[in-house]
Amino acid sequence: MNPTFDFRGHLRNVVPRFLLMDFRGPEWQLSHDQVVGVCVAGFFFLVWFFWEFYDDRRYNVPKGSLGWIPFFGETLEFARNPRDYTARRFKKYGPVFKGCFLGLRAVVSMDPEFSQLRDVNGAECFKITLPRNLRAMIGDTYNMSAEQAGLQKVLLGVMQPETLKSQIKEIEALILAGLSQWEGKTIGVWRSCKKIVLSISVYVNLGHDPSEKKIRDQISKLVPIFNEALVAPPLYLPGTLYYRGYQARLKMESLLGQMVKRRRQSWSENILLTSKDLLSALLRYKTTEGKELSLKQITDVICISFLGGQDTSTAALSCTIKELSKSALIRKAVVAECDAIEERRFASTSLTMADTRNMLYIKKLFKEVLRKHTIVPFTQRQAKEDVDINGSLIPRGWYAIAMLSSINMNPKLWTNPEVFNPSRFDEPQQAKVFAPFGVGAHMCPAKALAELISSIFVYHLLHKYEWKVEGKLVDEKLKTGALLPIPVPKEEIRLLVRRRKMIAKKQMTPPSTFVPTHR
Ligand code: HEM
Repeated sequence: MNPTFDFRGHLRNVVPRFLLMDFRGPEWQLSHDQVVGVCVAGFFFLVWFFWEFYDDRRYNVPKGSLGWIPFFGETLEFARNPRDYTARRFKKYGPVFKGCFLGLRAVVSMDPEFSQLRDVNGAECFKITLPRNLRAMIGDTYNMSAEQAGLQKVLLGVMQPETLKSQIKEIEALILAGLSQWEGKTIGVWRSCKKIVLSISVYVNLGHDPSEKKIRDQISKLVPIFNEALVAPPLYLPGTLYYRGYQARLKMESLLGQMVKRRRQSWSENILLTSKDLLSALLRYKTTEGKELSLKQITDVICISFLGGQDTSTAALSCTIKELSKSALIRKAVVAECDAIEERRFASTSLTMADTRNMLYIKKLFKEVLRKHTIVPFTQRQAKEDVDINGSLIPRGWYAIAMLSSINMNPKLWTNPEVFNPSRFDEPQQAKVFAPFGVGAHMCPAKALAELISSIFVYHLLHKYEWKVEGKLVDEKLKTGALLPIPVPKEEIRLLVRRRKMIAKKQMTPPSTFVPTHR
């Protein structure tokens, strides 16, 4: 090779022309030595790449396959149907195995103990890694910052049963208002449930001060646009879903800015201190350095709350309606419980927390929906260092994926897992086996709220209304987002809803154990 060859100068010349696809001129013609040099460098690069990519051979990681195609690995097979994928791998390798998805190497587990140990004992060795496009949308205040634990306490405080006690009346009113829109009409289940869930999320996050109604209405319109963008390809070009979502986030920030200013200027200290909504709680929050949160940080947390609560709760309600539509026996048991509670309440005032505590069968129904449909099918964490979980090594940088959907359908843990049977929850479940809201540091802060929404919704739907399914009861597909995939019906399930003809009220208690037969 010519020792005086100016390699940098050559690059400066050829790179811009390469980008313009201009391959004319003698500089593109490589000498024999140069061709050999490029081939040798390419060979060493490939050896290094495969060595790095398949470096698990150097460690004692669980058995499995990273796929033959570097980067893609087993992505297609996993994305097509995560449950089938894990079932096949389970047969071959057991409950813990390795895989590779879009270049991310992971240890996948269907063992309930694994996810418990990962999130409880090893929590500080793992982090939640969000893709860059998602971080641009929801920011990194919640998941990335040192404030995560403090902010999670704020969310927990807003959504804990004690706080919800004083909000149950409004939550019930919002559900009743939503359901009254269904009366005498054919409705699309997903869309109609989503409206109800959105109204409750807006109330829980932003409160119900009448003077802020206009701003809240504007934010309500932006939330669905923002949420859709989170599952869209990250193309920041005018007209794309991602672009519209990002613009919605910016508008939301400016509207929240108006609310923050109003509250700080015109709300008395007492109102700000006693308000139960998330925005007020964030305004009261002091960071570890004793500072107030900035508007961007407040928007980040409100956005993550909207994101966490929308599709999850909608999917739970939609799957509940589907299961109730399938089984007359389960419907009858729920109606019996509603009628019995209603009789005791004399249908006078709003529901109380004590009333919801008596909704024992409805609670089991909710749990069974969360088991059979696993609203959040899997959760991921990235190892900050080499971590050993029960003898399975997760090397630094690898992901640990807990397949909640496979745990929930494991015949060794559940009798007849394919059968929808709320009475299986007559016996208390071990938290280790059944954890639909996760465990440990990143457990869902809205468990109590999600349960409350479901209980009140099912109670009023079955006590006041009857319905007929128009068309088919379609199955769900996973709406894969950048964060959590959610089961969404393949097409809208349509219901014709009418007021229930009040039959003579009978004191009936639901049967304690039965295996329903589907109609
Ligand atoms: C049926 C309804 C719901 C289910 C099944 C559910 C499930 C979950 C699960 C499994 C996680 C943990 C994810 C992980 O470990 O990576 C989670 C996290 C979260 N959920 Fe929920 N959720 C529901 C409703 C809600 C609602 C209504 C809200 C808010 C209003 C909410 C807000 C959040 C937030 C903010 C997180 C992140 C917690 C953290 O990373 O510290 N969820 N949820």
